[in-house]
Amino acid sequence: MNYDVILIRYGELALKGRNRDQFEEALARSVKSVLRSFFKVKVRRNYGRMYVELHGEDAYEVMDRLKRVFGISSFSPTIQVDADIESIKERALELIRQLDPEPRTFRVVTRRADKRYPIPSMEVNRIVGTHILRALPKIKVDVHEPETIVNIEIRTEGTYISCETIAGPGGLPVGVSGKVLLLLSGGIDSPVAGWMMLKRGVTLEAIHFHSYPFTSERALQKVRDLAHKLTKWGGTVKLHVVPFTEIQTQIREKCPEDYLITIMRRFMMRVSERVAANTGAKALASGESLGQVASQTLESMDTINKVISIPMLRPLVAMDKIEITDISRKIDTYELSILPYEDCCTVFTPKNPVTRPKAYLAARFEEALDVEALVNAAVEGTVIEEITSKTNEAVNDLF
Ligand SMILES: Nc1ncnc2c1ncn2[C@@H]1O[C@H](COP(=O)(O)OP(=O)(O)OP(=O)(O)O)[C@@H](O)[C@H]1O
Repeated sequence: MNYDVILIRYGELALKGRNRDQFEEALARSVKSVLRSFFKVKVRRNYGRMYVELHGEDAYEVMDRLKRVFGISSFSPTIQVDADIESIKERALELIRQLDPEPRTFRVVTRRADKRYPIPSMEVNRIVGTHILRALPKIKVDVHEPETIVNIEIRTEGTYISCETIAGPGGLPVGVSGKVLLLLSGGIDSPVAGWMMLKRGVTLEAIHFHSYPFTSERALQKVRDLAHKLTKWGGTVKLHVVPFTEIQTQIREKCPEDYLITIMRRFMMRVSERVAANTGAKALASGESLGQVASQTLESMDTINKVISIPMLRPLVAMDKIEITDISRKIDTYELSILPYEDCCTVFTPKNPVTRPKAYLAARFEEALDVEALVNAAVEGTVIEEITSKTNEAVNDLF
């Protein structure tokens, strides 16, 4: 079938006024961005609908990309037809005929946004329905749970017919919720946390603490590759790479072993808060979930958080490893995450890390360090890399 347009629905009904404008603009930006390698397509907005005019581009390739645009609730490959009832009838039949597998039941739903159209919606339903029933002897009408709905939209700008509705990823368009700085390690969890934040409409930047030569260039490349996976859902991701060796070395030399992880994390927070302020991020996000490892108890989170005032979002906090792994497979980060390269945490594992670290003790141990100078040096040495999506690479059909 040669489709003419992809009709995009985003129905967040609660959106009104300025919010709605912002939502639509951000959505249009995301749609244009994922489709930028399709030179012929045009994106058009009209009263709560968005259309991608295909002008000969392949509908299925375009739809594959749309599956990654947050804010889209569903979309339909659609044909544009002449508004007269004869052509509506014929083209609707043609469309339902080519569905594979052949539907056993259907119903016609007409929306007549153009009230000047002479035939009422119910009448259009009846005429088209009868035509399909006559032409396809095995099909039946089911108004409650049809296998296929033939959608006919009669609008001033054109008449559209579609038979398939494909679910989009939902969520909010990237960019409507402000900016968040994600602490991105090479593990399974933090890329999933980043994806969940993107789904809530944030613009994502990432920060990674790199301890060269304790951690290798390959470990850093893995983090870049993970950030790159996220760009498929969120456009460009800026990656802030923080030199962390000096901080780790000093902590190891001057602080008690059971508090190494706690103090290291407090430094990550301090540096992240400063980088967030520089880059305009209103919150940090991490891949922590409650009770997974020693550093992820409530007491530990509290002691770590005490050194910052910026909110720390933990989208995975109530999820278990199976749920998290499941998402990481779907978003295609799992295989990368399990590559066995060392992370700054893995080269820094004390035998008995404290599970319920006390903030006052951590603060006392840190007196042995020049915290301010170490943080300043790390922030100043931070290198920003722009990770952008490559437009022509194939995307898997993940959902
Ligand atoms: N080197 C790092 N750079 C940036 N963020 C980090 C780094 N190491 C840890 N983090 C952040 O701290 C969180 C908790 O780290 P921990 O090592 O306990 O990870 P985890 O539960 O294995 O998570 P992940 O799978 O994301 O590594 C991570 O999810 C990540 O957000």
